[in-house]
Amino acid sequence: MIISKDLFLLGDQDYLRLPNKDEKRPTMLRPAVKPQRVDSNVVHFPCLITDHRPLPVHLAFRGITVSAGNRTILQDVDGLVRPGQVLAIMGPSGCGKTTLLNALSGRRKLDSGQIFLNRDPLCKRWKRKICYVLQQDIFFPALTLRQTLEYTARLRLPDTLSYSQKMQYVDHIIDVLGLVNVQDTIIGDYIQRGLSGGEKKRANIACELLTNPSIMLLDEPTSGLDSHAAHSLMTTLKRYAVLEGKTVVITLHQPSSQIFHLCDKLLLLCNGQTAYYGDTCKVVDFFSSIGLNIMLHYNPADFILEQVKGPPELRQRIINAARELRKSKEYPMELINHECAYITEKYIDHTNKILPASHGPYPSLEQDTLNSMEPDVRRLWLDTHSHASSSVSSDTNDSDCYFSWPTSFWTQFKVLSQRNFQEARPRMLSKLHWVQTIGLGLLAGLLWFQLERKEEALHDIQGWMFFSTTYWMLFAHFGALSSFPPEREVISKERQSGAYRLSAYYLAKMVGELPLTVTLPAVYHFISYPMLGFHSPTVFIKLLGFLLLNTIVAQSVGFFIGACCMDMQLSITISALYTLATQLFGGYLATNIPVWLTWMRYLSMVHYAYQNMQIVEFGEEHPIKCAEQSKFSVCNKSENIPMSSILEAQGADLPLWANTIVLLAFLFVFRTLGYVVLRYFKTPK
Ligand SMILES: Nc1ncnc2c1ncn2[C@@H]1O[C@H](COP(=O)(O)OP(=O)(O)OP(=O)(O)O)[C@@H](O)[C@H]1O
Repeated sequence: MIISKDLFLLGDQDYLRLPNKDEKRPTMLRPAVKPQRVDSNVVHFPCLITDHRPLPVHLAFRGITVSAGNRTILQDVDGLVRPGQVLAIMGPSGCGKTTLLNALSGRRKLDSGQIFLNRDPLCKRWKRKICYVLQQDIFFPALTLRQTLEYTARLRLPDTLSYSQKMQYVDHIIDVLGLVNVQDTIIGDYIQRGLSGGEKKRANIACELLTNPSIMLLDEPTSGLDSHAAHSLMTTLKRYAVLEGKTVVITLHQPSSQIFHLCDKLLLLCNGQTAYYGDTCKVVDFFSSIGLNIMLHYNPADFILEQVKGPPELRQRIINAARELRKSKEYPMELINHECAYITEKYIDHTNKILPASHGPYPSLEQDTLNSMEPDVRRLWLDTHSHASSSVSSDTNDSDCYFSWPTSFWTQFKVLSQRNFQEARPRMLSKLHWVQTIGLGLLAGLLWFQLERKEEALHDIQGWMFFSTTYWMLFAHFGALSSFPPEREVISKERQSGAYRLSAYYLAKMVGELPLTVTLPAVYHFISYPMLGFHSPTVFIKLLGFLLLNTIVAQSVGFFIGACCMDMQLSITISALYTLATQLFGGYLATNIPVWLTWMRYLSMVHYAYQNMQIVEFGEEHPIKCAEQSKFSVCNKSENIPMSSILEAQGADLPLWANTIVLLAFLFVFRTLGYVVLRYFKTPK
């Protein structure tokens, strides 16, 4: 893969070369790749790509029609872009540019129309090879740019590459995109400032460039950039397309004339219909042919946009003329002839090698012919041939396409666990949370300080237990609930690009956050329980175990509700209802529950943890002494209140092991349900 640094930084005459795969990287702590002058005016990406060089891709789409409800957003839109070309999609705001990109990337269902990549209809395998740079820059705000790129490289570059090769690649991308000075800056968000808008945009492109895609779809990559940066970026993309044989589709809002002329092909949209499709350099002639002449020195991009924003009659005239243009000889055959598989017609790659025409939609070639092909062309042929579907429809049925993940389950799990830990740590173990936990631990300890083990203090001991279980239940539950929505967008983006398995992500989330989930309740327990009256290390450990188990169960329920509800308000309402009911039926606030409502107790997770804590605390070793006027009948014949009598008074009947099994079942069921919801009901759109 070849790319020049000055593609991104105009005027910079320094060229870079990455060391070969075999060259050792001196240290992994800092980018070790220092710019070196080389004879060539190009920069080589690590040779890692040579074995996995992606195929050049022809993208053709015909008769694309998309609607939302009763409204037609796109109507009969055609286009073709070859390797090495940049297709610009332009049009007024709301004309359907983003919708078209979504359709081309397979994220938006078509009402009708066909999309072909080489000879294949768009399918899951292709969808995941398409790099789509979204209009919004979606990242984890707390991670630095470098961390973000490193995790992306580790997840999306194949396992056949070593860690150091992947890091070399990251170094180089950072360097090429001129992001060296900000690589340790956090991405940031509206609360915590980090990268600037332009830097975020470049970071977004860098993440996608890492995978060396064949086809890039970019939604308004120049928006928010100053004119120099916008031009620099477009020059980069153009040269990247030409040198690497990449297929680039880009939406532009109001480009300068310089940027406009960097695009080979133009698709102009007007109210979701094609107002022009063809060579960019011929658009002015097209408008002249229908009597719309551009003024001297006027930016053609501004001119054509003004025309398609004109009165309805004018717009219709342009659309009609664009329809007529489809009948001209110059209109690509691939977009006219349904049977024409353009790859068999002729293929011109970026090195201008021509593959001879063949007959029929999927002809087989002689071995000699295959051998005589350029390696790129042969691979393209073999690849598309082997995957040719028996149908030429662009039905996006995924089952007929094979897709393999870039990395193994284990790699994904490992990297995602680390990322999850790193991303969640500042959120879950913030200074505020430490202060809150230590403060609350001390407060609880002081309130229930050195309670004597007698009946008069029984209610207070139970109060500490119930307060501890419910507080950490609420903390973990609402923490999990609020961690999902900000994360959902990033995960959705990554899942759509086929970066990793959902199962790896889900398991990593559970495992990566586990140490963070249990840290604060453990600290609280270490502070408050000894203040309450430490009488046995075994009891101390067992109580801690049930407190933590209860916290993890509550987190699972939070994950599940967070996964089900896109609407934060709704998930808070459901959670508030559930957690309050859980407390009411926990066994402390209400002991005389009406018979017809007793079943509710079995849905309360706090109930089980609270019961188990009592079983442990009031066991045989350190009994509770009866009061002089005891409410327990057993005190008539005994000095101490047995644990069974304390539990009986609350109507609790399950032994320790049964309570534990129910808690574990809660954990398993809600975690599994959370996965099922994400897997089958909340697939990224
Ligand atoms: N899911 C949807 N439901 C209803 N309307 C939609 C939906 N998606 C898009 N639209 C509408 O379709 C039209 C085209 O939207 P799109 O985002 O593609 O426009 P655009 O050309 O990219 O606009 P901009 O340049 O402002 O980003 C808009 O009017 C939008 O409101």
